[in-house]
Amino acid sequence: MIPVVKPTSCKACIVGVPLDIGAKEKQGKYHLVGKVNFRFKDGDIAGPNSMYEVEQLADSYGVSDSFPKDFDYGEEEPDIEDSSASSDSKPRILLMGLRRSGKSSIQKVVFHKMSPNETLFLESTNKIYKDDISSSSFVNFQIWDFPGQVDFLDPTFDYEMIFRGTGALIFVIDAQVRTRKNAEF
Ligand SMILES: Nc1nc2c(ncn2[C@@H]2O[C@H](COP(=O)(O)OP(=O)(O)OP(=O)(O)O)[C@@H](O)[C@H]2O)c(=O)[nH]1
Repeated sequence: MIPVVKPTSCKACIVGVPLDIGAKEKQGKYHLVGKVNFRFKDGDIAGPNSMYEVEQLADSYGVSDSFPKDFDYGEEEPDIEDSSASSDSKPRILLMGLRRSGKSSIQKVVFHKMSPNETLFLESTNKIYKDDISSSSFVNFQIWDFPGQVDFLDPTFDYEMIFRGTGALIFVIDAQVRTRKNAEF
């Protein structure tokens, strides 16, 4: 779990150590992780609280400045470390639909064995939640649970980053909502 913070000193910084990087080989060097270059500050010793500068490659959709502001991809995003090469190349399934239609419930019940009753207490999703599903070498993919209030027509919506590499999109509809007018927005 590597939360992303954005101090003013660099474009984006990642706190924590990308799992696939050895501690010794990286000081002052660039290391390619997914589509992002991580540059370790001189003299910095790798550790759980180390800070690393991140440079976005010219042709990549990197960690910083790529997502709509409303998605709040900031400090608490727990799965942003999914930019590791292995996660990035995993097949991706998108869960989309109106607010309170049941997206997170499906994800929790199907993939995390949550009891359906417990979903009553799920809070509304306010940013894209990325979940690695890798129970075996055959079952190995990512689920992106979207907030219901995403405005797909917003010019800042980075549809290319989101849909590029997507294997499937599940659009969840609440069968009890008879018209869109009655749906909770
Ligand atoms: N009756 C019924 N309620 C459900 C079902 N699935 C989900 N719910 C309830 O619907 C509510 C919203 O579910 P969520 O899974 O949070 O919906 P969501 O689409 O992720 O919502 P947002 O994050 O706001 O977009 C919760 O109180 C769930 O318990 C279902 O199949 N039947």
